Amino acid sequence: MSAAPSQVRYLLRNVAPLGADRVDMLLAGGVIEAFAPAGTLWSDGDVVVIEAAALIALPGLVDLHTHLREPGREDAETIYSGTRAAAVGGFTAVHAMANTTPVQDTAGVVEQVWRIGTEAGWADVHPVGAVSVGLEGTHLAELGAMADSAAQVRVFSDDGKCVWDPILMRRALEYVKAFDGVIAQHAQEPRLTEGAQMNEGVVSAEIGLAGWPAVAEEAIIARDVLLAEHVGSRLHVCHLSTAGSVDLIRWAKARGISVTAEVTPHHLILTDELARGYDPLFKVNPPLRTAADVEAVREGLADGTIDIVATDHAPHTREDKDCEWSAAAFGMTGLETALSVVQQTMVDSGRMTWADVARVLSTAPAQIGRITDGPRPQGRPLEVGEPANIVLVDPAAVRVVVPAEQATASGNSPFGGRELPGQVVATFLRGRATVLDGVPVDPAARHGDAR
Ligand SMILES: NC(=O)N[C@@H](CC(=O)O)C(=O)O
Ligand SMILES: [Zn+2]
Ligand SMILES: [Zn+2]
Repeated sequence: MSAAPSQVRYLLRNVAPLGADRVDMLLAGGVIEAFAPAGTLWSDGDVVVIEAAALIALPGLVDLHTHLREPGREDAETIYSGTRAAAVGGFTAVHAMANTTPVQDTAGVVEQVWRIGTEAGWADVHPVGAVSVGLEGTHLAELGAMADSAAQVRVFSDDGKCVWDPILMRRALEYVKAFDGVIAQHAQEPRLTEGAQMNEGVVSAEIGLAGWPAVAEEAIIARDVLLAEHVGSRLHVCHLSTAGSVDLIRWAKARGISVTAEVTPHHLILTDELARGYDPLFKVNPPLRTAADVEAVREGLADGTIDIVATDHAPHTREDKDCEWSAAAFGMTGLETALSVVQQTMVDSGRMTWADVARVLSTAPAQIGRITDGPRPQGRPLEVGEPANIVLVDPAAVRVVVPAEQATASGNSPFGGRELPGQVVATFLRGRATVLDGVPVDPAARHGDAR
């Protein structure tokens, strides 16, 4: 990496860290340089002052589950466009899923993704390594080489596919213990979901689409928490979506099993009723479930059973989405709406505080990905001397989502036309603004005044 360019300094005046008491905060030299009671820090001329009396400061958000599509599907998203969308959503780090072409199953491919992400400069990119060669579920990929590579991979997943073979899953769990890695499982029993198009239930029966039973997710989670207990290793459950899955995680944690779980923003707010219009924007894996499941995942997130919110940002081209339901790809975008959905479902409803939001969208995902220490720490507390990875949110703002105006290269947001609360006003990556006044700031313009 090149030497740090001389950076603009920012004075955030009257800002509320984690929604608590207001302070003045000075960002300089890539870190939080000073913290003082509101109204006591004054600019000395060469500081950009941000009047933040209406804003909340959170640690830069960390996504444990992003699909950036590069290499291979740059027509849907690139590392550049995907991380720009991340910055707009308030993220300063993303974990890039392994289901690219070629698959991220070697040190060479993960290093390439890591390097392109670093050069793009919008957010730290931490490649996820594949568990199996080619995501084929038969041979273990070179996990150790990916861990030892420049990308220092700690999260491994065949996401998009389930690591179904219990022997392979066991070996993977055993292998990653050596470097404190974690296996992130896409829990989907393949035989129980053959040809499945949506959640199995009343709606699937009424509209005649093949259903996907909750037990297909729960059976794998049950097996894997027991395997994790047996092996004494870390398991992470991707995009948990059913009430039964929440119960299983609650049980496993009470038993002392080292398991963490994520829920996506869309599973916190959308239900399978949306499939009635046969609009493939609502086709996703795992499928949107029932209102009772939505209530259960909200409760699980509020009580800490579910550790984090992860976007599962899954961009797809128009050709792959603008077709008949059964032919369409699974997946929806999410980086630019995640924080708003969490605000609406969890904060505005009184179930969580902004400090809780910082935990589920920054601190905890950074801890699971083991990126709180090392060369580019993330998910750190907002304290003097810590890296200035910060997002400023205006919680009183209301916006209508317009997919065509988003920073992602794909238009498959399920929230188009919907009004959502909250707006990311600014994002700082180690003291450099990647978003200002809600607008992305091209990192290529980093020398001199970014505006
Ligand atoms: N979530 C999805 O519906 N799709 C993801 C794969 C995945 O997360 O399982 C994708 O890569 O498109
Ligand atoms: Zn998945
Ligand atoms: Zn995914």
